[in-house]
Amino acid sequence: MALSDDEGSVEEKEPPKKKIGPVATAWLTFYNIAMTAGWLVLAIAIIRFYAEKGTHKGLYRNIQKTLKCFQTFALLELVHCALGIVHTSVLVTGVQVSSRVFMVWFITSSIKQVQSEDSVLIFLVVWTVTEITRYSYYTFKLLNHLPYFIKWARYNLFIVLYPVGVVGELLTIYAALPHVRKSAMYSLRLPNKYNVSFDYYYFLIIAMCSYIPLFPQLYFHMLRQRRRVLHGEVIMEKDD
Ligand SMILES: CCCCCCCCCCCCC/C=C/C(=O)SCCNC(=O)CCNC(=O)[C@H](O)C(C)(C)COP(=O)(O)OP(=O)(O)OC[C@H]1O[C@@H](n2cnc3c(N)ncnc32)[C@H](O)[C@@H]1OP(=O)(O)O
Repeated sequence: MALSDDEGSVEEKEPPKKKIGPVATAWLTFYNIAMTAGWLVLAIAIIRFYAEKGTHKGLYRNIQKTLKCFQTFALLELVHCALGIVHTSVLVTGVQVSSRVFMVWFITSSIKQVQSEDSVLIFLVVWTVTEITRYSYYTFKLLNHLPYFIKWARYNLFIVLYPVGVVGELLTIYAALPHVRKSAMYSLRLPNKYNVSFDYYYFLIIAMCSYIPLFPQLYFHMLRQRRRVLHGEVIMEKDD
């Protein structure tokens, strides 16, 4: 499966972008400020927990309400793309956001035995750094006061953080597998009145395998955005 913005031919002139109205700008500014604040609250909670307890065991339980809240709100980004108030692909955003929401609700919050894994700490820290940078970038850009170091961080940190985050996520799903198999959670076995069977264990294996084709596309998308924003290359991308 190829995510559809994946064209990447370099042209001389960027086509003019549709300007968004004042209501959309006000909403996006509010949204990005709220999301920056939410992820900052998470960062502070992680640092405080670690400073007080000296371990990450119990951290997830402590922060999960805030994490669920702000990561779930990110589904609004799909609405933003669909309405055309942000110039980005619904498909690329959809894969990114839904995989995160899935990690939070259907893996880490559902399977308590994995919550103390080191891999959970890895993706939590990586997501937090990424999102503080990303939402503050959008906020300052909308306010027309974008400090260069935030722009630099937005389009450089992902080079390392994206693969590290993915490793954290994959290790967490892997650690969840034996618990899912044992409990048969979210699975539907035959016979049942719907005559349908679903095995969450195999679903998770397929989800892990789907990172192989999907992640490189997200990563190369970000590398193209980096070339466009930091080096001024104009990259024509096919619309969804
Ligand atoms: C259902 C089960 C599924 C399971 C299986 C799934 C498999 C999935 C495989 C992949 C898994 C990925 C997992 C993710 C892990 C991590 O996140 S690890 C942590 C590191 N992560 C990152 O660094 C994330 C990088 N990715 C992103 O930033 C985005 O998610 C993105 C969608 C890829 C970004 O793309 P895009 O929005 O196109 O780039 P930008 O350059 O930021 O923005 C483009 C233009 O749009 C404007 N814009 C976007 N959002 C906003 C906003 N909220 N407010 C205002 N404006 C916005 C932005 O300013 C740009 O505008 P222009 O420059 O004017 O074009």
